[in-house]
Amino acid sequence: MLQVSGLQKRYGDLAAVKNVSFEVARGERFGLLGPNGAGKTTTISMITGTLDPDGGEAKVDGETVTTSAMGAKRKIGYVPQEIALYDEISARDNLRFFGALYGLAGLDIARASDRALEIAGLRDRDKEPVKNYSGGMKRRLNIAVALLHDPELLVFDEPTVGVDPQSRNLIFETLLNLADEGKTIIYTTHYMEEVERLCQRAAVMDHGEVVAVGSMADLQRMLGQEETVVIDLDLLPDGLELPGAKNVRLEGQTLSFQVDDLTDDLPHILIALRESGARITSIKCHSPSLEEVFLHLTGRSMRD
Ligand SMILES: Nc1ncnc2c1ncn2[C@@H]1O[C@H](COP(=O)(O)OP(=O)(O)OP(=O)(O)O)[C@@H](O)[C@H]1O
Repeated sequence: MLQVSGLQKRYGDLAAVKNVSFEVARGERFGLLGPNGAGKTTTISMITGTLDPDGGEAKVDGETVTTSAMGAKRKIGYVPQEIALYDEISARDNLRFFGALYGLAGLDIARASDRALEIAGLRDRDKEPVKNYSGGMKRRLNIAVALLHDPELLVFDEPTVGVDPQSRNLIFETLLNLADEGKTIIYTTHYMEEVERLCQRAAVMDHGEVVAVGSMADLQRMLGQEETVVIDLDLLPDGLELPGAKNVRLEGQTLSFQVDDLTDDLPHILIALRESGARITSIKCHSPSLEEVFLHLTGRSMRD
């Protein structure tokens, strides 16, 4: 559904996007993950035809996207980071206005609006002025606008920023329902847990580059370790020699590391900790998270 090859964009001296390539299959839920300033919005703008690249290209369903390529743009529904709605008029009038921009009118726009409002869970509040809406409802209406022309590829740029947990869940449900209908979804965020929850594959971006791309399991495998162990201590050890532990980090009273095999390695590590004088208050074990994958790939935490 989407082929991105060698996309590049410069702003003066800054290479905001450097040679970015990835592909997204029809019907896939794909995450574009990276910290603020990584180049996600710039990449998305080139994919959705709001910005022309300096190099490379994006193809949607075989058609090259440019700012003037209407054919490709008709297949894309873009939900921008900023809410783009008219506050004084109702949800339905907003949809009528944006529908007209897509060339929809009369019965077509009524039907398309009904459907979009239903999907966004706003059918019963459609006559109210948007200024009465909560932040989460505005976000959902922003999504409804992008659905009007029934696009095949939906591109979301950080749609949960400033949204309460209930609305966030509703947005996730909406996205999953759209995916069930066969839509292809690109979801941009700097929240790892959202990608883990929503996406089947993801590209991890940092400093304008894709540093990794693959399924959640592929990305986790890049760490090469099976399990992460996090141990809280109330007495810190004198020296830290932990047999079999990798990527050992001590932050405050919390020790974290990875092991290849929990059953083989952990008993030796616990004995070593006891002998070093450490006192353990809690132990947690889990498979690698995307946060750890990002740390491994870039040497820094996503929230730095
Ligand atoms: N119009 C512009 N002019 C100059 N620099 C820009 C412009 N747009 C983006 N940048 C810079 O390009 C880099 C990538 O920005 P971009 O918005 O694509 O990142 P992002 O990953 O989407 O981050 P965020 O989550 O904060 O939106 C940043 O350093 C940003 O300051």
